[in-house]
Amino acid sequence: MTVSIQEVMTTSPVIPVMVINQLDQAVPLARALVAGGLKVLEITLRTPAALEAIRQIKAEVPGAIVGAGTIINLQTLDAALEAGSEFLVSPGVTDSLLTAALNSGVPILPGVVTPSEVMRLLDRGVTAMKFFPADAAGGIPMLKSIGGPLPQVTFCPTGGINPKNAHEYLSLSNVACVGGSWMAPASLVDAGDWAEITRRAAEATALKP
Ligand SMILES: O=C(O)C(=O)C[C@H](O)[C@H](O)COP(=O)(O)O
Repeated sequence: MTVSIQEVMTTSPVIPVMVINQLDQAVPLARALVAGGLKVLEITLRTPAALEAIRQIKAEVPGAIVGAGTIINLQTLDAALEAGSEFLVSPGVTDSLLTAALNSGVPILPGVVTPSEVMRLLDRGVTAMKFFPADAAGGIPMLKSIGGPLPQVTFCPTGGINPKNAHEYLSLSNVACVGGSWMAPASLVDAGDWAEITRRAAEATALKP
């Protein structure tokens, strides 16, 4: 089943950004997040286990919509597609990456910060973007400012989002969802504290303004 970028951005208010250090943590972690209501899961391609984690979660966790993050070039794009990723997220964007991603038919949230980057993507027909690194790049005031001249763009701010500021980000008219790692930090994953991860996921699910 193919998902749309709208489904990726609106199924849950928060997209958990997952770093899988050990493959055997992938499925229990995904189950814990889905149990808390977070169905759209981004697995970052930062670790050797990431691609197999995507395959296993897709096969074993019903209800999960599994995407790949940290897509930085054609190699990572091809690997993510080969693993069956249902959506793609990139920290920034290059022409070759965007062309290949758009041709693949798998939805992508390309990363941007500045109005010029936003305008280049608009020229390619893209209106859904990741705003990264959100807090470091100007956060809420920056998103409000971009929304003035460029209100047709919908963002998923990621980077420095936490339970304290997530609600304010989500209340912006040009923000559909936020991304973040706070539901599944390495400390909880390594401790196998799935109950606490489910609790944090449920709290994140309830954030919708
Ligand atoms: O790996 C990628 O592709 C990224 O773009 C980085 C992640 O989105 C951020 O690392 C999440 O940020 P935190 O919630 O502050 O941990």
